[in-house]
Amino acid sequence: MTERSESLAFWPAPPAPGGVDATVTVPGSKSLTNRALILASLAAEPGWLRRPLRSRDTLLMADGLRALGIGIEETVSSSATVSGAPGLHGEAWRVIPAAPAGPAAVDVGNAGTVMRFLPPLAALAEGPVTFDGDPRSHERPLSGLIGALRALGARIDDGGRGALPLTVHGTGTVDGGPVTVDASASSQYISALLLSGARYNQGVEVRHSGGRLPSLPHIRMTVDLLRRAGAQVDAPESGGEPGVWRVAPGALLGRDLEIEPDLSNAQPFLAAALVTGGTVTVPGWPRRTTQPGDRLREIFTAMGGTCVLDEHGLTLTGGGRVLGIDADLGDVGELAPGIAAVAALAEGESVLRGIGHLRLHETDRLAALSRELNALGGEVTETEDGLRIRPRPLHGGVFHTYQDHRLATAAAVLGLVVKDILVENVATTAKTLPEFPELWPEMLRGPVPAARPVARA
Ligand SMILES: O=C(O)C1=C[C@@H](OP(=O)(O)O)[C@@H](O)[C@H](O)C1
Ligand SMILES: C=C(OP(=O)(O)O)C(=O)O
Repeated sequence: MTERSESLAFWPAPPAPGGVDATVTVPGSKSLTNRALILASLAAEPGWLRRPLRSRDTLLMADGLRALGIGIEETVSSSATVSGAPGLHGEAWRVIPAAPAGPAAVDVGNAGTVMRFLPPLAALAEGPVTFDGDPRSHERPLSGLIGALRALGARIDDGGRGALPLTVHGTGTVDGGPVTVDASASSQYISALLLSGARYNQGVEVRHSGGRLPSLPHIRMTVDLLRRAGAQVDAPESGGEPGVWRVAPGALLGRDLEIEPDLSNAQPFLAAALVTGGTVTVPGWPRRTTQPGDRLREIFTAMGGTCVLDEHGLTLTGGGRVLGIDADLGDVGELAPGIAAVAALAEGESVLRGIGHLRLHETDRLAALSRELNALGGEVTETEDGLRIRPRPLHGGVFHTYQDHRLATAAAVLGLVVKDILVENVATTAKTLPEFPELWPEMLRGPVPAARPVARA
């Protein structure tokens, strides 16, 4: 866990007056936006991202790419273009690729996607590119990726740390070819190498060797977007060798991509329906998607909700009972903090497995969740690869968030039904959902009542 700061503001989590009844429009996916930005930057022609997520993680990615000379323009409509720093407005980003070039300095914040997806692209730049970020970024795993990039021909100076800060000394090209990496600490190593691999001289063949690979849907998302950009990719799920991914060398197409809503960020809103016995609809929920958040339909159904996916989007209705769950969340680790919050409010015990790698996320999520839930009267123990949660009557208090957006949203879910929860630093939700502190009370206000006809005299 990173240092707690008592000086950060405390947000009184609003209690639910009863079953929530709301439609919540969730902004675009972080994982899709940051992959689409990388692929569009490496393309042979300009491309568009429609409804991109604008949050700390994606603005850092856009700024990092701009520092390397890539054009990313904020558009207010498809005909009018506003250049310059992106704000939280506008409907699309137009990406104008350029040969990446240093010298440049990239701030990765605490974004796994930026600290892992950008160095392989920077290896294609001519000139040095330095990477640094929040103190926690120095602790997050990177050594496997650094080793793999070196094996593919990149020169990287990391001062022997195997972590940030580091400098990539690019020469304009990367040999590429076969490489073996232990990606059990983060699936993002594999995604990172594949995303830039088409532009390496020999393409790339990435072989995972090591413990269990987490977050497989995120690797499938990478493969899917690469194929949509015209890359030739062999992957285990399409008949390839298990644990091996190949991207052939070649040009990428500039695409016009509509970014799906972030289904993992939909989680707290759906959880609100579940724990209050209400109903929440998330419009635009895709029928088919590679996002891991789609697993919420199955997980929250097992925990007592009813899910309907139709032309209105995904509607979750709570049944008045919240059930414990025994689940392997290794594929969908980013959902675990929100599931833990619901599990703490359930009727029976839950065991969340396959998520040991969460110790290396924005904070040590297993330690943070058990510590904070226990401080409110819960009974949560860490297992080797997850959490065991025995629901107990919870009481109010401060929920520390350790600069982790998903801890803040998990605390807000608790606050719906546990009085007097104070969420430390709710602004940390800006990592992927800056609108959270406004969207949450808006959800609680429910549907806007239909205007009453004005009585005639
Ligand atoms: O590739 C991605 O977009 C992500 C992959 C996962 O990372 P890990 O495999 O490190 O868990 C996930 O937890 C993260 O939120 C986003
Ligand atoms: C683990 C997460 O993020 P990152 O992309 O920084 O790894 C997350 O969003 O839950």
